[in-house]
Amino acid sequence: MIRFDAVTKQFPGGTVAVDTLDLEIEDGSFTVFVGPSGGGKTTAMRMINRMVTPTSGTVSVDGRDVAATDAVTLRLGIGYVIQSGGLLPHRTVVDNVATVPVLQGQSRRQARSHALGVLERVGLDPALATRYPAQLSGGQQQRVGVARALAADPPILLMDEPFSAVDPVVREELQAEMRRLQAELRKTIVFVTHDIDEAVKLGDRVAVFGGGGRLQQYDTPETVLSAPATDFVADFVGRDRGYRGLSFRHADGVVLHEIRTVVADEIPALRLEQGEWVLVVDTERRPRGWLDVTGVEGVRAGASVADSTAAGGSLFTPGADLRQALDAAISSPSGVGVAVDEDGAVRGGIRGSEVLTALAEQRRAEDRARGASYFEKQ
Ligand SMILES: Nc1ncnc2c1ncn2[C@@H]1O[C@H](COP(=O)(O)OP(=O)(O)OP(=O)(O)O)[C@@H](O)[C@H]1O
Repeated sequence: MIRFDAVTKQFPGGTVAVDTLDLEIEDGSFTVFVGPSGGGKTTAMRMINRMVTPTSGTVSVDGRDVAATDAVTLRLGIGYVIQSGGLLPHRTVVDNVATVPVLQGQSRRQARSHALGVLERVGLDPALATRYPAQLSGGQQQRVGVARALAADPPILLMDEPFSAVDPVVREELQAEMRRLQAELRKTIVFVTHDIDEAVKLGDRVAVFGGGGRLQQYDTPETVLSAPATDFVADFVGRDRGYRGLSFRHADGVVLHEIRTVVADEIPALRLEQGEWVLVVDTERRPRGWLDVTGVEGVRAGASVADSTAAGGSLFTPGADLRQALDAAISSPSGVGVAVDEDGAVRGGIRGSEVLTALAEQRRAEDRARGASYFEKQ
């Protein structure tokens, strides 16, 4: 366990970066420090590996005060990933990853062969191992940064805004990879970000830091979104928090309706009313786009199916949550969200209003459960 006991950090010059922080981070948890710039997240995190020493209070790892632990020994047990990847530019990818195991006494050969395994684990093609960091994309560099931090198999991983310099698509891939890795490795991860979306996506627990280095709330992502502890947190999680909160709700109660589908060959003979939509599917019933009366006329006049259909909205995949269900409905040109099975074939359609009904039912059930426990206490 990582523990902060009344930890304060005041920098020379007077800035209080962290103010009387009390926090317990469970082994194997994924904890995200989130908050606006200057809120003290990085300073708090760097006190775990002694890159910053507290002005007062104690930071301990597994019951041992880090101030009393040799800094080099401490850091060998704590992986550290930073925004730019922090790779050594004049070393190949594999040698970057092998750095710490070599420092720990492994032979170079042993460390390299182990490094290749770790690269694969973080989703990197081993063919990239002999390249230099500058020959990789930003996303690939970040994966190498993660591989390097994991190479010595440290129980703790600190990650300081590791994905903030890559584009949104790559960022989502890296986030998904991180979740997958964590499910496999169960490290104690402390992750700093200023992005609340990233925080609630990744964290088991979220610590929201406010101005002046004061911890505002430390809770599960669901609770931070549904019950912000302070006005500051409510403001920080923003106006979309209700929508984001839908991602923590299962979509079991959402009804699937039959959707009228056609294959390309059937289009010229279609008769549609104004405002009516049909879903074009391929021979395996995978959605290709929505078609209305204008699209049918287009096909009859010789336009391709691709040019005549409106791109479908986001798809609702098996096991997805209420946020995806609602997004599928509201991003669909027809207003009906498309649910698909594991193979991508159409299962049915989702109406936005019924997603809200499912939400209301879940809430009623929660209220009933709360009411019951309230009466039991009387
Ligand atoms: N070495 C330092 N010397 C003086 N002041 C510092 C130092 N490091 C950080 N600070 C100040 O401490 C405060 C907290 O900084 P910190 O980097 O921990 O915040 P943060 O929440 O991580 O923000 P960011 O996301 O911008 O890094 C800021 O006001 C910053 O200017």
